[in-house]
Amino acid sequence: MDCNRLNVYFIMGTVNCKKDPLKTLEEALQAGITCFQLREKGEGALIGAAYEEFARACQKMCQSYQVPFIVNDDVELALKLNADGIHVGQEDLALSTFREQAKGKIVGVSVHNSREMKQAILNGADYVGIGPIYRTKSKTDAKPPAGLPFLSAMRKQAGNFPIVGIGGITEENASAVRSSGADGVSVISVICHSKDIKQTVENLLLENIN
Ligand SMILES: Nc1nc(C(F)(F)F)ncc1COP(=O)(O)OP(=O)(O)O
Ligand SMILES: [Mg+2]
Repeated sequence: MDCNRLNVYFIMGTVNCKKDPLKTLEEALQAGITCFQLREKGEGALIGAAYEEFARACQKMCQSYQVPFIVNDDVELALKLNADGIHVGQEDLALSTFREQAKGKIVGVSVHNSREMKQAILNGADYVGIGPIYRTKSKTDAKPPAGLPFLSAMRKQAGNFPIVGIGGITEENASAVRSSGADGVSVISVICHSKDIKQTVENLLLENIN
């Protein structure tokens, strides 16, 4: 996977948005997010036909901006929609169980220590999500913040394997996450709650990537 794709990796579900989620996604795509993950979970999340319809609408929008459409957790839906990728955590379906069916798709894995990262790479992950770097409000069952030194240590072990930082990342701390070894930053609230999504994404983007 081209690690530049991880530059600004927007993650969103309907429960994260104050305004119309599709309008939020459109504005984020227009502003230049480089990857999108549909993470529809939590109190009030869409289910069934409404969930699939929303997922298809997000996928269509990403396609029109040539931005990868990644589905969180739901391998079955990702395969059904022929999504560009799937993201799984340690409690989700193990990558080894679906890597065959997901040939050609981007697969990301959340990791919290070097053993998990090693295993993800061995299992054929295309990138790993490392965090939460800072305290996050977007994930009720998040682990305690791991911090930048942890991220740097994981970068040392990973060589140039694609790594995206996640958890409490804002316009203010994004560059510190990058300089600690992340190829990109993954965000939810900073975009979902932004009054000026265009400006927010621009502030997050690492410009002049080769
Ligand atoms: N969804 C995620 N996306 C990333 C990404 F790398 F894409 F930034 N990293 C980490 C997570 C967290 O994944 P997980 O631990 O399964 O929890 P949840 O399913 O609640 O998100
Ligand atoms: Mg998960």
